[in-house]
Amino acid sequence: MGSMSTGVGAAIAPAATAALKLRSLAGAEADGGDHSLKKNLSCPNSGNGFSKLPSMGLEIHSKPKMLTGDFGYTLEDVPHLSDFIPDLPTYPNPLQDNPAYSAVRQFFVDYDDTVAEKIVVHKDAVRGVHFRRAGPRQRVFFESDDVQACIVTCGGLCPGLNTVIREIVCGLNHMYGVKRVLGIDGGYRGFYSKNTVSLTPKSVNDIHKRGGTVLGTSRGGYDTKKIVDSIQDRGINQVYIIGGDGTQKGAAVIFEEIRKRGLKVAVAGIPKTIDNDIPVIDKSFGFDSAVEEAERAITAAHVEATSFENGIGLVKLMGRYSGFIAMYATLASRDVDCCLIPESPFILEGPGGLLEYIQKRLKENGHMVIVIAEGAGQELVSESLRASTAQQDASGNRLLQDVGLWISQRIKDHFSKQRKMTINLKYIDPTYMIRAIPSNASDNVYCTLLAQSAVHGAMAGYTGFTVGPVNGRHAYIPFDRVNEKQNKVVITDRMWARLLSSTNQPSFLSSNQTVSPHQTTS
Ligand SMILES: Nc1ncnc2c1ncn2[C@@H]1O[C@H](COP(=O)(O)OP(=O)(O)OP(=O)(O)O)[C@@H](O)[C@H]1O
Ligand SMILES: O=P(O)(O)OC[C@H]1O[C@](O)(CO)[C@@H](O)[C@@H]1O
Ligand SMILES: [Mg+2]
Repeated sequence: MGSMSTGVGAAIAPAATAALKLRSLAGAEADGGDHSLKKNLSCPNSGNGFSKLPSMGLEIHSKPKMLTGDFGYTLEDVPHLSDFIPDLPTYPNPLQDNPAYSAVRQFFVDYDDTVAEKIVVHKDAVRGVHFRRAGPRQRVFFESDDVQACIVTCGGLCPGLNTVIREIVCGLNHMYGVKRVLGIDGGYRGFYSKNTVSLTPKSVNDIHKRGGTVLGTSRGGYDTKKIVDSIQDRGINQVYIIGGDGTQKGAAVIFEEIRKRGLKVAVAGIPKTIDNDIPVIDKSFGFDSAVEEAERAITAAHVEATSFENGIGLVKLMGRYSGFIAMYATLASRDVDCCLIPESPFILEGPGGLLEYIQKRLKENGHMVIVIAEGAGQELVSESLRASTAQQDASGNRLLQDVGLWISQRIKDHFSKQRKMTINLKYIDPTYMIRAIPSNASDNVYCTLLAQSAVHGAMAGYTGFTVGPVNGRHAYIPFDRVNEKQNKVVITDRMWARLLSSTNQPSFLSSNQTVSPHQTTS
């Protein structure tokens, strides 16, 4: 296809190309480009990226694949099938003959293209961490007819799950001519306890208009051996795993087991969570849709609160460990007087406490709207109810106390005891409504890009990666990086300051509580 660029390095300036030519461990020829090792790059963990116990010749858990370059450049690369399977054949990418893409000038991603983790940098700063850019490669590691893909959805629901499923099926079929895609029924446990379902562009055609996941989902039931046995027995060679932080941890273990068995199976993770608690990526799919729905609940709370004397509208939103939904819905609405999230401790009683603030606000305004994330104030509830904090769901996530009901009661008790002010409190708990809806327009587009990036990565032989946008550009991120911590609202960040200035709520931090001064700003 004449209009498609085939030259390696065509997208970047020659000087930069010279400095950045990388040879990825054993996977150097992954896209058929010119991958000569330049002396200004070094691979701290040389070899194939996996460490060996020298005396026994045993392999242990694979090390991160790091490459370093000039001026403090680091590439945190993702594994490639050729890292542990020698002499894999490659094939021309079928997209080069696809009329839909023929007009794109630089369609194939240059082997050396990487995405910077930080884009706001001081002029003297080192170049920092980069991830491999997502997208189609010139050469692929699977022949279309040989691909047997599968898709699984795990964890809680999230708007957009069906769109991702649809776009993986259609992406594989329309872009790469892959006809065999299996749906795994009901999450990880479905690999070994249920029949699979065949997915075709026709069978998934309309599913993006529905909430939920057509494949079903579950918590718990994770069994590495049984899952990988099932992958092997069914002849599956591309596994697309859609799920949140727990799911991505499970995906990393599946990848390790597959690598250990030396199977030619690409494992691609697509991060899903309305809580937005997955690090590195800009935002998780479905988050915008969930925030939009949450805002509707806040509007209802505001209408109720303003219609009664001393009306209080209280809305509880999802957010187990991270308060992003509560923060963004509050910022979007502008009707909220107080937003409480897990990251920002608060006190109820006494000077500087929530009850004092409510009283002040009602005196000033005659009404008030409070948004509380489900994970906020959990210590207060457990202490007051003397309830155990040890209960867990099937996946090992902590089961929360109902802070919304608890705080409603505490507010009512306070004002009835005080007898100075009669309040009208309306409690709205939209819980599952914000995640059971279909995705909105922008999430639909986002889901399409995620699905296509995952497909391009797997076809190109990359494995053990999560896909996602980093500063707006889609990248392949090693599982370790998304699994090492949870994304949280940084209360020393500008976004939280914006929220405080919109609600006018106190910080609720007593003078002896401090917050870490360092943090990124947004
Ligand atoms: N550390 C882990 N190792 C292997 N598997 C895990 C791990 N944590 C969770 N899983 C499995 O991943 C699946 C989903 O996990 P979980 O229920 O925590 O949801 P999630 O993916 O975090 O999504 P969300 O929290 O957004 O609903 C479950 O089947 C669970 O057993
Ligand atoms: O009731 P379930 O399905 O376990 O899910 C509840 C949890 O799932 C999430 O929606 C994350 O997917 C959290 O916000 C919430 O705490
Ligand atoms: Mg989770």
